[in-house]
Amino acid sequence: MSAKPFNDTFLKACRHEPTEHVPVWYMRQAGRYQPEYRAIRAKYSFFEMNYIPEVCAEVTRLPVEQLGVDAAILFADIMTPLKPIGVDVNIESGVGPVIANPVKTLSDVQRLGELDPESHVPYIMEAIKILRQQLSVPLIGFAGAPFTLASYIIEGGPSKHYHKTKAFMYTQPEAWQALMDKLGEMTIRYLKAQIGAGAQAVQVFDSWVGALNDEDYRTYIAPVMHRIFSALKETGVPTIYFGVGAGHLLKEWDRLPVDVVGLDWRTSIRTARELGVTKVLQGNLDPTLLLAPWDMLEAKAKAILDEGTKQPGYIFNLGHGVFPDAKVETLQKLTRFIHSYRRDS
Ligand SMILES: Cc1c2[nH]c(c1CCC(=O)O)Cc1[nH]c(c(CCC(=O)O)c1C)Cc1[nH]c(c(CCC(=O)O)c1C)Cc1[nH]c(c(C)c1CCC(=O)O)C2
Repeated sequence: MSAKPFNDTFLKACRHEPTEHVPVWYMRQAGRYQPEYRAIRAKYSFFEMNYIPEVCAEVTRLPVEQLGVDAAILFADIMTPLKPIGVDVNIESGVGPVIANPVKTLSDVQRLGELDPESHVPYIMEAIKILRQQLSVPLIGFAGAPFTLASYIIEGGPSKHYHKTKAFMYTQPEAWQALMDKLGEMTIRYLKAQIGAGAQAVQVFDSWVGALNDEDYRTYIAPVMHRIFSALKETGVPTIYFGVGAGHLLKEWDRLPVDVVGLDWRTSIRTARELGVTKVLQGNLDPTLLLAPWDMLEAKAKAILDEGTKQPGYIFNLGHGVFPDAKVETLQKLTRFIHSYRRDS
C-alpha cells in the first residue's frame, strides 16, 4: 500500500474542477528513453512485458516514481486486445506493430473473433488491480480507436498515407461497417473491463484519424465514436479522446459525449477554444522541444500553461508521445516547472 495521500488533481481537472496545481502526465511516459525500461525490455518481448502483470505494473509505475507525474497510464499497446481476436501482430522495436495477416475482405473481417476480456486479456485486469494497490495517483486505462486500429489491420503495419485503409473504406462499405462495428464493440468491452478492474479514467487513441477529412469523419467514424463514448458515459469514469493532425476534426469531436479532448502539438489551445471547443483540454507541447535548450522549452511550456489555465479543466501533456532520445532529467525538470506554475492573474 502506498503511504502517500491520493493525488486526485488529474481527475478534478477531467471534471472541469479547479486544482491547486496543473496536473501533468506524458503520453509514452513509459518507454525507451528510460534506462530502467530498456533494461527490462532487454529481457522480454513487448507482449511478454504485457503478459506478466508484475512487470506491466512495474513499468507503469516507473515514470510515476521517476518523474512525479499526476497520473499513471497502463503499460500496454493499442494492439494488445487484437491478438486474442485473431490478428497476428508483433511489436517490432523502432518500427511499431507489424501484422502478418492483414484484413482485405469482408470474410477476413468476419473471421475476427469477439473479445472476452476476462478470458482473453486477464493479465491486463490483474495488472490494473495490482497497480490500484500501489499507486497514489489515478490510473488511466486506454484503447485504440476503430479507425486507428483498422489502419494497422488493413495496411499490415505503420503507414504514411493510409491508402489501403481509405480504399477499403470507399470500395467495401459493407466490410468497413462490419469492421467498425466489431472494433467498436471490442473497444467498449475492453475499456469497460479495465474500468471494472479499477481504471479511473480512459483515453481512446485515434492517432491516425487525421488522415480523414471532416466529411468522411462524419460519415464513416463519428457514429462508432458516439457509440463508444455513450457506452462509457454509463460508467461515470472520465474519457479522453486523442488524435494526431486532427485539428480539422475538433468541431466534430466537441459533439461527442467525451469529457476531455487531447490536442496534438499542431493545434494550439487558443485555436481549439476559438473553434468553440468546450471540453476539458489536454496537451500539447511539441515533444521535440524536449531536445531544445531549457530556456526555450520553459518559455513554450509557460505559454501553453497561460492559455490552458484560462479556465478550469486543463491537463498538461505533450502533443504526442515522448521520443526515445528524450532525457529523463528534462522530463523531471519540466514536471517540476508545471507543478510550480501559478497564473499571474
Ligand atoms: C499508434 C499507437 C501505438 N501504440 C499506442 C499508440 C497511440 C499513441 C500514439 O499515437 O503514439 C499507444 C501506446 N503504446 C504504448 C503505450 C503505453 C503507455 C505509455 O504511454 O506509457 C501506449 C498508450 C507502449 C509502447 N508501444 C510501443 C512501444 C515501444 C516498444 C519497444 O520497447 O520496442 C511502447 C513503449 C510500440 C509501438 N506501438 C505503436 C507504435 C507506433 C509503436 C512505436 C514504435 C517504436 O517507436 O518502436 C502503436
